[in-house]
Amino acid sequence: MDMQTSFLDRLFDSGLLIDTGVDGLYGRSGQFEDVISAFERLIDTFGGADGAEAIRFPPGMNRAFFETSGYMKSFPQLAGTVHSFCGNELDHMSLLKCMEVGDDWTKDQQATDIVLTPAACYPLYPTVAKRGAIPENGALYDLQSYCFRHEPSKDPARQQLFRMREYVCMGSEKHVTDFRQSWMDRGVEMMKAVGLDVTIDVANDPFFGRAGKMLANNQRDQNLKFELLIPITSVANPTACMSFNYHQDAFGTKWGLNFADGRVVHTACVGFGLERIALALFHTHGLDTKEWPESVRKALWG
Ligand SMILES: Nc1ncnc2c1ncn2[C@@H]1O[C@H](COP(=O)(O)OP(=O)(O)OP(=O)(O)O)[C@@H](O)[C@H]1O
Ligand SMILES: [Zn+2]
Repeated sequence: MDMQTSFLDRLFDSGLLIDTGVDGLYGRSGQFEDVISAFERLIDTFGGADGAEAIRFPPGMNRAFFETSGYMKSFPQLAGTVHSFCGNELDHMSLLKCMEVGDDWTKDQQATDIVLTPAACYPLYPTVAKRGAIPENGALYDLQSYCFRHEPSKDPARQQLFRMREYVCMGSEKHVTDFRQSWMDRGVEMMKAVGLDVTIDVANDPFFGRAGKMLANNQRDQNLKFELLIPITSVANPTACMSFNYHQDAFGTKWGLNFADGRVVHTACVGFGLERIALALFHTHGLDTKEWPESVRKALWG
């Protein structure tokens, strides 16, 4: 049995994660959720004084905005769309017949106006663009959402529905790159406070296909994405638990995010993978929070 499977089994056995029969789709126990809540409060203590505007979107977003985002160009393999039955009574009868005989009943489902959110910040850009100009001294947002990615796996750190806490910064190049650097420093400090071993490294997104390879190389060469890595299922291949992304003016241009005089804003976002951080804590300190080192418990629960 490989390392990933055995950690997942231990999580199931302890009840921290609850098997649903689908890889990457799990229930969470009260104890697991307590860790996520405590870690989010720790995030608040580090970021709270920055004056970010808190916004919570549900885990589905406007399909039109999703289309504009270009997600299907870069990550078609990860997207999840919401489809529904939109037929009449006759269609309903053939649907039930289809299910009864074990045929594919999903092929007549119609696309709705909703797509599952792939990253917490996706619904934000069109929302902010609609409000008008960005102030000269920038804008800062605090987001959290369940996100969907179609990447079924036995690795408990790679789920299909997981939560991302994000800060998103808009403003001048200097403003948003300073923001990103300050969160890289804070990320290291926070993880140290909860007894986790971290490294930071340059990274790239899993862009689809042969053309995607070029996008990935470009992202890497320009240092547009960094990740904070913590060993969960492997010491040799630690898991990305935070990411620090600088989009240059790409999102500003795409969404029409401008200063009052028309200059396009730059954007950056910092994401915490909340399940991965909880899993790193359980992996490092054991499956029972009562047994965790006193300093770690103090950092999380005071
Ligand atoms: N499938 C997943 N399950 C759990 N957490 C995830 C998953 N994908 C991403 N995350 C978390 O969300 C954060 C922000 O997402 P981001 O798009 O930067 O991830 P990513 O670079 O695609 O991750 P990976 O390279 O591991 O697939 C990641 O740093 C990670 O902590
Ligand atoms: Zn983001």
